[in-house]
Amino acid sequence: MNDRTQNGVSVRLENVAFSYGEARFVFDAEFRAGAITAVMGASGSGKSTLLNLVAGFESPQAGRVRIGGEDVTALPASMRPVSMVFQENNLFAHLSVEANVGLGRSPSLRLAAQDRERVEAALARTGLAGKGKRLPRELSGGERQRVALARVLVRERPVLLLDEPFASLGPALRDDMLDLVARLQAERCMTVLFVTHQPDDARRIADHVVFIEGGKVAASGAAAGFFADDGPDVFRRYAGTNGRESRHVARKPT
Ligand SMILES: Nc1ncnc2c1ncn2[C@@H]1O[C@H](COP(=O)(O)OP(=O)(O)OP(=O)(O)O)[C@@H](O)[C@H]1O
Repeated sequence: MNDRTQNGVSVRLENVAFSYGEARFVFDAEFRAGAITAVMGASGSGKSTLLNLVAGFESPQAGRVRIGGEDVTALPASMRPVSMVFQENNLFAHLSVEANVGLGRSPSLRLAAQDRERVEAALARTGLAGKGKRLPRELSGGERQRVALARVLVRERPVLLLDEPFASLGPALRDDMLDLVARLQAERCMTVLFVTHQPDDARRIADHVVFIEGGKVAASGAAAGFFADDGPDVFRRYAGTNGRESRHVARKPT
């Protein structure tokens, strides 16, 4: 592990402008190095778009994306120091678990002995020891997301983007997975941007919260203050219209 990884790297969007037709976005935000930031906001507000701009799956029309101070705006996704896990379809259905993880070391799957050791270690670390020969369809939904996290580990990139990765899992399993993410993040000092609709998930693992509304950052701050009764109005309005789970959060002591 190099110094960069140990210290973490910041992620900065400097007046990043982008549009999908009528939907316009201007993001100006800094995500703390070596911390977990929950990215929250109503459906369609632009959370996935923000992650796609950091990952390099979309290119800004104006503004800069910096990772660890370095301008990565012109770098293709494959060159950015970033891994991403989506809600589903993270794995190749026809490849074994170990091959899916091995892709994180070598896209052509030409793996040296040391790479294979890293894959084995990552499978063990994510609770998948002994399951390397299986196909994704022979795993549970939670196990498939563990495979995606094992691949993140072998890639050894300092930034991890999580786009609602556990949204389709039940609450107990979701908590297990969140705790696993928190442990892996702490071990690697990764900078994590975590899109979630669940305030409880954000409270469980996030240090900071960035709230998106209408394609812009409408509020941001430390997680504890964010979910308190005197948190940002814009978040409280959102939470107030988002049902039981959010009201439950509002009642919790901070
Ligand atoms: N590939 C695309 N082409 C055209 N419009 C898009 C595309 N992707 C997203 N949009 C639009 O951009 C807006 C923001 O979408 P985005 O997926 O970033 O929102 P989100 O906050 O992640 O939503 P959700 O919580 O529902 O996942 C939406 O109006 C959406 O319809």
